[in-house]
Amino acid sequence: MINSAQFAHVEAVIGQMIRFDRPADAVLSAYFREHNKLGSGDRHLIAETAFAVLRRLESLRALVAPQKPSARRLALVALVRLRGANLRELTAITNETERTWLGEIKGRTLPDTLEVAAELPTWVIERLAETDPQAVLALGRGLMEPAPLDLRVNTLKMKRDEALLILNREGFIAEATPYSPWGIRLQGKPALNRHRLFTEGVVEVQDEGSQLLGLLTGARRGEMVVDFCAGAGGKTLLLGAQMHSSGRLYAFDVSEKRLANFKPRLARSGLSNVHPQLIAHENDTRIKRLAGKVDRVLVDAPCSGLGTLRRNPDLKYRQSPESVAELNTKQASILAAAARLVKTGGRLVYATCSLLPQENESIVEAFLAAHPDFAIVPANEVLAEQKVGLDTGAMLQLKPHLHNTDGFFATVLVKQPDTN
Ligand SMILES: C[S@@+](CC[C@H](N)C(=O)[O-])C[C@H]1O[C@@H](n2cnc3c(N)ncnc32)[C@H](O)[C@@H]1O
Repeated sequence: MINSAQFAHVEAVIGQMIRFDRPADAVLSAYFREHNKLGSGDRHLIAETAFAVLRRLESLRALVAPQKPSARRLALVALVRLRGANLRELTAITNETERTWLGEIKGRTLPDTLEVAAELPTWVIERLAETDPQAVLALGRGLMEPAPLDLRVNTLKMKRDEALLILNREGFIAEATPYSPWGIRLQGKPALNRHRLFTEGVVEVQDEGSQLLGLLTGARRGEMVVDFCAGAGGKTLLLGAQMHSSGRLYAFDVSEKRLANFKPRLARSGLSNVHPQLIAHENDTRIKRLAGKVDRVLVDAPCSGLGTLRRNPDLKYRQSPESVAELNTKQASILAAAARLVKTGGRLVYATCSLLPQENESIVEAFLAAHPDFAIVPANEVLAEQKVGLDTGAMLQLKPHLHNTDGFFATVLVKQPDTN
């Protein structure tokens, strides 16, 4: 099941993760860099166990209570309750007192609360759009499922059908994604970073939901387009391909590190129309010269990331009502700054990977109240025009349990002619 050396690693990693002062995946990569002799089997076991603890932390804390939820106790209870370990298998890593305690925990009933059943903290449940407990539960369960591995085909280099054929011929189990015309869903989590389709820029790893945000932006050949919060450029690459590498595509971000991570991806993609630009903040004077000139602006805003809990279960503990309130101020300010760039008739897309109306509809509603020259273009109509059979209403709302994508929100806005 698990030996004492492996358990010591699990305990150490969980101990660092539950401080919630760094992203869990950053904790894990740093730990593996420090312990570079660990084999792939050990790494897999450590990662799986630590992430299982984060995913089921509400239940595990409830089981451990009234004792303090130390890393050791959480790891032991996870082995017993989540991985079905029997006490004999844990002899080498526990003392007798712990085994007696675990024996009692094994049969303990979980408290009947929505927090435990949905594995979501109270503050998140209180802020979701879902108010019916069954709906919260369905969402919470969806967020506990593993995320599929989705790819986007760079159609400047290859058609999706051809990429599918290559992957399936080589033994991958790959199928077209249901909504995105460029998406491929792979079964399992095969490592692809040395595969020629990846190294030659034919495919990029990208959740299908992210790809749909590109569809809503709808960039075209020859246009002037801005990806305002480009980060490591996942969506920039998609927009560049939509533009057939023509026109001008600006990729702004305030993070030098993220833009640096974009560089190799950009090189692989073969795009020649992209201009990455580090900005100090959303009102940076370098942006001003683009005011009123841009055809399409995508604002993939910094957000709580709660829509990505399948991949980042720690976010529900790293975010808080206070951090979300701070993000709201930023989101509103970025959207207002981005709007200044849009030309009359141009499109502004506001998107997040959050599930909270406070970061989504509320931001758009406040923006519209202050900017009567912008109007909503219904997202369902934009998608229907592009033959995507997905109707979540005028604002796009993707949910893991309904769409098998990360949770995403997006609104398409158009700048109307000045009537003054
Ligand atoms: C959701 S992420 C973007 C992900 C990216 N679009 C992608 O597809 O990979 C949000 C990004 O906004 C950036 N950001 C934060 N504040 C910003 C600001 N004031 N102006 C522009 N970008 C900002 C962050 O550095 C982060 O990279």
